[in-house]
Amino acid sequence: MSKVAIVTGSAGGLGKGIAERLGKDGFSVVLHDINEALLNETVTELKGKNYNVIGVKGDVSKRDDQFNLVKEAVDHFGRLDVFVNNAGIEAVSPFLEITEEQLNRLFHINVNGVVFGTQAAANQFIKQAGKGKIINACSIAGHESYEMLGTYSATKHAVKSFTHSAAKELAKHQITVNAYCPGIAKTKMWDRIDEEMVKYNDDLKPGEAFEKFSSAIALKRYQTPEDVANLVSFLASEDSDYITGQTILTDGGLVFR
Ligand SMILES: NC(=O)c1ccc[n+]([C@@H]2O[C@H](COP(=O)([O-])OP(=O)(O)OC[C@H]3O[C@@H](n4cnc5c(N)ncnc54)[C@H](O)[C@@H]3O)[C@@H](O)[C@H]2O)c1
Ligand SMILES: CC(=O)[C@H](C)O
Repeated sequence: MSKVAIVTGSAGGLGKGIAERLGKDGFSVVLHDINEALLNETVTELKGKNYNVIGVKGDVSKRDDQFNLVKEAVDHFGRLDVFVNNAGIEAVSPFLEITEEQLNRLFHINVNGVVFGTQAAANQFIKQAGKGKIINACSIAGHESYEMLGTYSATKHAVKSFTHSAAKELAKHQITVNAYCPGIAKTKMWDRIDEEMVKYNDDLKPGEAFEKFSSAIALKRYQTPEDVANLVSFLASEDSDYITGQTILTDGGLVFR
């Protein structure tokens, strides 16, 4: 029986790249997203490449949706081995303009989502007599706090903290909890960040915020979903069995820790 992985927010962007890579690694993969139309498209595309995948629609910020996601995975594939808490959203604004709505929205999805996903996956791993891997989307913004990305950076620092505490508590069940921390990847998320940054700075033209951030990368190229998936593939494999509670940077040399 092949191993089973869930990847949240995998209809597009980094999640889609991770789902495809885990499919290539031999996992049966449950794709999950709030965007049902895009999710169906991606599931059809990956099935067309002969990967063993299904799609489940849901919202990571809703605890019931996360438990339902794990149930659907187990009903369909019989077990669960890896849960990737990938879904996340961004917000761009000066610190003095951060609103209650922005704080609630970002924390609900980026932080509550990771907590609920971890709880749902860990409960299933424990039912299966332990062992399992939880892999969270952190960011360079979980190591540095960026101007205009204050709320987003705070949520990623919280992801780092929950990665540490969950790793400590779940180790007794042989469950590992780690996080990948990407740098600057050209997904829809960065298209939106770039667009918003232009609105707040008359000197910036479209594309320039992305270029400005990318120009500081030591390896001199922006990140692809495949770069991120390489790390997640390792964290999902037995080669990472002795690693837990780590938030690992994959950023081409941008933040040095
Ligand atoms: N793109 C980057 O440069 C970058 C850098 C560091 C970290 N990250 C992190 O990587 C993850 C993926 O980022 P991305 O660039 O692929 O983003 P993206 O916006 O391109 O894709 C995110 C996916 O998540 C889905 N999603 C959003 N809210 C959801 C919800 N409530 N429930 C379920 N699905 C939901 C979206 O529909 C979308 O398909 C995020 O957690 C992000 O913070 C991205
Ligand atoms: C979007 C993200 O996490 C970094 C700032 O690129």
